[in-house]
Amino acid sequence: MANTKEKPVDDVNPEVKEAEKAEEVEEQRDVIEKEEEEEEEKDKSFEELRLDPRLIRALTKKGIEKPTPIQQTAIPFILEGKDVVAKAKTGSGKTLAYLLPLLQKLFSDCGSKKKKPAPSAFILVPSRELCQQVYAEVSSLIELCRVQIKAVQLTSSMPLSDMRNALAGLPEILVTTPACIPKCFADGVLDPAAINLLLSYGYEDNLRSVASIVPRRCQCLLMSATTSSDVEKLKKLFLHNPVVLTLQEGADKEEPVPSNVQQFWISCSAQDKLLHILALLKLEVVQKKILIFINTIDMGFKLKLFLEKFGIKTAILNGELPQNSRLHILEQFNAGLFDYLIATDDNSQQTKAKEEAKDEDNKEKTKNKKRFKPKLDAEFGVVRGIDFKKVHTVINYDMPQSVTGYIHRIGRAGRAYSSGSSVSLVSPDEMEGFEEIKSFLAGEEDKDSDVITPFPLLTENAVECLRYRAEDVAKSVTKIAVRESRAQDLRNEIINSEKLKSHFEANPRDLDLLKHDKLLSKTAPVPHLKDIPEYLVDPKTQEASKMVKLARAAMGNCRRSGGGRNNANKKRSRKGGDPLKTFSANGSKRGRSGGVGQKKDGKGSSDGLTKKQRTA
Ligand SMILES: Nc1ncnc2c1ncn2[C@@H]1O[C@H](COP(=O)(O)OP(=O)(O)OP(=O)(O)O)[C@@H](O)[C@H]1O
Repeated sequence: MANTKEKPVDDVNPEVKEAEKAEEVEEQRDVIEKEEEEEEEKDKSFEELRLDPRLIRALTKKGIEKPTPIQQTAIPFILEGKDVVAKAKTGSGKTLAYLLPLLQKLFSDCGSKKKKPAPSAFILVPSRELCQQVYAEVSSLIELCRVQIKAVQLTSSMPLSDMRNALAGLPEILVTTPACIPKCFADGVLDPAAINLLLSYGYEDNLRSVASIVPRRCQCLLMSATTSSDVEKLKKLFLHNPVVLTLQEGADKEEPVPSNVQQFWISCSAQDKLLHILALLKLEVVQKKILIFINTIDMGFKLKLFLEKFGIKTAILNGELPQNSRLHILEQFNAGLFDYLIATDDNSQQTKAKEEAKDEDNKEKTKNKKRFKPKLDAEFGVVRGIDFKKVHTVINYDMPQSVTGYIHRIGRAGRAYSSGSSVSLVSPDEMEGFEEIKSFLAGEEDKDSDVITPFPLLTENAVECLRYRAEDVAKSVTKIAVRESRAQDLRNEIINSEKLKSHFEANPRDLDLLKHDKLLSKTAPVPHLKDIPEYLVDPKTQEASKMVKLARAAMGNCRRSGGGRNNANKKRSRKGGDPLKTFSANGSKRGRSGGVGQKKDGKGSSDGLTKKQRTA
C-alpha cells in the first residue's frame, strides 16, 4: 500500500501545496514583523533625546509620539552644536529633525537678558510653498509651547518696506527662499553677522547664493532627500567638521523612495495617455487622494477639461497662479476638499515654459496678434518638500525629466509611514528616461530587479472598452478650448486672490467657501458620460476596483486622527489592507517586486487578474 507520507512532492494535491505556500508566506511575514518590532524596541524616545518637555507636549498634541530615524540620529548632534549634512528619504520627517533642536536652542536664549541681533536662525528652503509650510509648522510649535519666540517668512515679491516691518519685531527665526536672499542683503534689510544657525533644505544651488555672507562661526545644517552635493566642497564653503548622516532604514538601504510606496508603470502611446488615465480614475483602480503630475501648464488644462466631461472634478496647481491661490489650493487639497490635483512641478515647468514662450515669440512674428503669455513664479515648487497630506497615489501623466524629479514626485505619497503607490504612464519617447530611473532605483548590485513593476489592476480589455468614448471626448478638447480655459482660470484666480486677500485675513474660515475644483468647460458635461454603463466595464477590472474601494473603506475606518504614527494600522495595512500590495504576490520582503499576471511591457495581462487576485 502506498504511504501518502512518502509520496513524491510533485504528487501532492495542489490545494495542499497552495495552503503550505500561504502558510510559509504568513510565517515569513510574522518574522519580518517580529524583526521590525524588535527594531522599534531599540528606538529612542523624544525624552531620551533630551528634548525639552514643552516640545514633547507640543508633539503629543500634534499626535506625534516617537521620533523617526532621521530625528533620532540628527537631533542629538544638532543640540551638541555640530554641523550636520543629512540625506534621508522623502517624507521621513526631516522638518522636525531640524526644527525641534533649533527651537530648543532658542528656548535657552529666551531667558538671557543679553539682546542679540536678529534673526539668529536662518531657514533657507527652495520654494514659497515650502516656505509657507515650514513657517506654519514652526509657528504652530511655538504657539503650542507658549514661548516668546518670533518667526517670520520673507519672499522676494514682498516690497522692501514690508520686509523691514517684518524684521522690525526682532524675530529669532527667518524662513525664506534663495531668490529672496540678494534682496535682503543688498538693501541692508538683514545683517548677516546676526546669523548663527543656518538651515538649508535641498542645498546644492541654494548655498552658493549665501556662501559669501554666512559668518564662519555659524552652525550649518543641510538636509535633503536626493542630494549629490560634494560635501568636501561644501566643507570649504561653510561646514566645520560636519557629521554626515545617510539614513539606512532597515532593509531599505539607501533607497531614496520609501518602501511603503509601491511603484507601478503602464506602457502606452502618448495619444493613449488620456484613455489610460480615464480608465485608472473612472474604473477606480487607484486610491484617492490622487496627485497627477504633468510637464506643461497647457497639458494640465487639457487633462482637466477632458476629465470633467466624464464627471471627474480636478483642481489645478501651477506656477502662473497667484501665490494666494496656490497656497489656498494646497490648503484645500490637504484638508480633503477635493480628491484630484493636477500639478506642474517646478523644473519641468520652467523649461517647458521657456520652450512655449519661444514658440509663441516665433508665431508672434508671423501673426501680429495679442497672445496670452505665461508669467511664472521663480519661487514656485510643489515637488520638493511639500507635505501633501494623505496622498495615496501619485500619477506621472508625463514622465519627469530627471531621476531626482521622479524621486521628489513619488515622495509626495506614503509620507510619515502611510502606504502609497505611484503609477507612471510611459510613452515610447519617454522610455529611455524611464529606464534610467529604473536602473538608478535598482542600484548597482541589483541592476535587474524590477523596482517599478507593471500596473496589475487594469486589463487591456478594460481600457479598450473606454476607447471610443475617450477618443470622442478628447477631440472636443481643442487647443483653443485649452488656451481659453487657462486664461479664464488665471483671470478668475487673480481677481479672487486680490479681492479676497484682505477678507480672508479677517475671516480665515471663509476660505472653505472658495472651491478650486470647479468646472472650466463652457458646456456642461453630458450626463451619460458621468457613468460607465455595465456593458463597458471589464468584469476583472471591476473586481479589482471593488477591492480598492474596500481597502479604502477599511483604511478610513482604522485610521487614527491626529496624524501620528499608528503601529496597529501599519500592521493591518501590511497584512493586506492595500490591494496593490496584496495583489503583488511575487514581492520581495517588502512586496516591492510588483504584481503577478503582468507582462514585462508595463501593460496588465490580457488574462487580467491572477488566481490570488480572484481569490482576494
Ligand atoms: N516622529 C514623527 N511621527 C509621525 N509623523 C511625523 C513624525 N515626524 C514628522 N512626521 C510627519 O511626517 C510628514 C513628513 O514630514 P516632513 O515633511 O518633515 O518630511 P521630509 O523628510 O522633509 O520629506 P521631503 O524630503 O519630501 O520634504 C509630516 O506630515 C510630518 O508631520
